[in-house]
Amino acid sequence: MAQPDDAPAIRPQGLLDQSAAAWIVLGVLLLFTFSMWRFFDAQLEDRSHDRFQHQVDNARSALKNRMQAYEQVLNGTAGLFAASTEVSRAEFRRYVESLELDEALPGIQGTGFTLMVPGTQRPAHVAAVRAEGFPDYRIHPEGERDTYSTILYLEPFEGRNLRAFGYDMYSEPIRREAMNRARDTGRAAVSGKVVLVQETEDDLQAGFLIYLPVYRDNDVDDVLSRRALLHGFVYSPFRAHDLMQGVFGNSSGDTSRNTSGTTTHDVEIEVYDLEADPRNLLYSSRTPDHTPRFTTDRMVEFGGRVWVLRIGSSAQFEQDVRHSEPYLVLLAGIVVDILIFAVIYGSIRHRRKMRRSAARLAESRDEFRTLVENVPGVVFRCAPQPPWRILHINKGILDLTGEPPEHFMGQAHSLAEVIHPDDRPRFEETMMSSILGRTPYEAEFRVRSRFGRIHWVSARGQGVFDRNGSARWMDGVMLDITERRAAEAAIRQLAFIDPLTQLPNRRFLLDRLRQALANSDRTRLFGALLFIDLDHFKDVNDTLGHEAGDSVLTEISQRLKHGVREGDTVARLGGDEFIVMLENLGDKAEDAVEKAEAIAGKILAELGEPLTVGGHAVTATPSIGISIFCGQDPGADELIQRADRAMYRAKAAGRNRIEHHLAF
Ligand SMILES: Nc1nc2c(ncn2[C@@H]2O[C@H](COP(=O)(O)OP(=O)(O)OP(=O)(O)O)[C@@H](O)[C@H]2O)c(=O)[nH]1
Repeated sequence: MAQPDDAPAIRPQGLLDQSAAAWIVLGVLLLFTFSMWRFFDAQLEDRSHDRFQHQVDNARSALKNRMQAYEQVLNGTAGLFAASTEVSRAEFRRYVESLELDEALPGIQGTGFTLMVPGTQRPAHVAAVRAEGFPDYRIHPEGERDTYSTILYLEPFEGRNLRAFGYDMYSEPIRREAMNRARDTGRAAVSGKVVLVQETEDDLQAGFLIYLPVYRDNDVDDVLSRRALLHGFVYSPFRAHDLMQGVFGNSSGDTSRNTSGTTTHDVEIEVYDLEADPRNLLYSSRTPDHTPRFTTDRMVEFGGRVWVLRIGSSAQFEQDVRHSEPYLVLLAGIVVDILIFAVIYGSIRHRRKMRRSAARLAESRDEFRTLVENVPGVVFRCAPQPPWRILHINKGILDLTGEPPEHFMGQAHSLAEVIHPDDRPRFEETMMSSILGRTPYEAEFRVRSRFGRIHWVSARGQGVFDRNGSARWMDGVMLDITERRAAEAAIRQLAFIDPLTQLPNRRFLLDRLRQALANSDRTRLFGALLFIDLDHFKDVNDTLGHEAGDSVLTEISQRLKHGVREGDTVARLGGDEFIVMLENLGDKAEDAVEKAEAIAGKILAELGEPLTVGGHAVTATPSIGISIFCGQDPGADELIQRADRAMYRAKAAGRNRIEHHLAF
């Protein structure tokens, strides 16, 4: 059946492109997600770094402030000596105690005064101090030197500090360098890294000292006068670790703020003298095995000395600033990206499936169309009412009608037009009955071609109905059964017609007779059988030959047919035996007998007329036996036998005569 080819074509390249587009979208989304993650991460990293820098600044300020505070203490102590160069040990102690340094500035090891003693005055000086109540006093280390400095006062004068009493700091190069610097500048000077004499084997720490010069006269304007008038130094020794702990707090566990306000758990601090060399390390709060994420070096200049603060972020700090938001953004982003990708990819796959299905459908439709076109016969679909307008029809109709399918689908012809007019009512009745009963239909009818040929067709099919039960159309297949019909007719002919005379044979007669008996039973009208046997027919065969005998039989048949009415039956039982069946002979037996006799008489007369066969005149008189019937009894076979017996009686009585079956 011809239909427009509207099936969508598959474009594999296009689908491939769409798949690639989905992957590209995923790539772009992932790129965007990673960018967002990096952006947030960088933002938080900056904030963390700012916070770290803030802590670094705090630490540096704290150290600087603390050192300035110590300088202030020394300035005050130096002022004590400026007021009176003869400061007694008791005055010094009272003064230092009044400062309450333990409370105000924890970490200071002590506050002291070291007196410069020329080598020549050493014995007198030692004697004077011993006389003061320190009989073991001596300047140490021992040795002859031009100038000594001796720690005369050191408060608190107890514990470790007692070990420093009498110590000549000037004899030690690092201290001497700071002392000379303080002496020449008149300002506080911080020493390099030393080990304080207070140190014991226990808890050995690096140390340093701050010196502030004390002159015998306040009028010291230049280096020479300062050197000439130097009296001694007020100073403070520091155990570096203890001091820094006071400034920075205990970074390993103390999460509170220290006295300087630094949040000590955020940073780890190393303090170096001059440069970041392990040999110069003054202090370290570094945690072993921890590599800080942020590190920075800061210089602190104080008392003519530069310290390097190497500050790193602590593990605690890094723990605090570790934010999960960027990772959540990353994770959520990836999930959303994958979801979007899944939706796009799924949609593409779905479209691909749909296209494949459509292609398969189109393919199978084409195959079906080919199948329908190639089916022997006519496949059609028509409107469900006369004149059965054709909706679809295959090319088989061309063979039947000589018209191409287009003429039918273009509505130039309807189905009714090609059906033989005699068959149309039967066809329409069949179709309407199928529609009403919603049952399959089957009809045989004749179709006329445009060339006048008649084809017998068998149509089978059924209607297609909508939800309301109304027929939408009728589908069907027509097969050309012309040959079958002819074959059937031939078979029927052979089965029921005597081939020589073309009269119904015995089987046909029996069928007709039974039908007649049934009719008679219903109508109660009489009928009769005339059993006719030709007299001495054998002689014809014997004298003129079998063919001549056939001709005689044929001629006799014609005469018999002409001798009866249209509705009466003339049959040949075989040989030279014939039966004439008469119906509707009235409702009285006498009348029926009379009429049967009249017809038998007429036959007797007609057959008695000579006929010419092969130039020979032949006379074939008959002997006729009559049996009358009304209703089913006694049955077809018995009726024939009765007529036969009557016929034999006619033979016996001399032939060429009529006899009745005696009993009725
Ligand atoms: N030519 C021809 N002869 C046939 C045919 N069928 C039967 N016969 C012959 O018809 C003859 C019938 O003979 P019967 O009816 O027995 O005897 P009859 O000679 O007619 O004599 P009666 O019937 O006693 O008067 C036989 O010789 C058959 O061979 C046929 O189809 N054609």
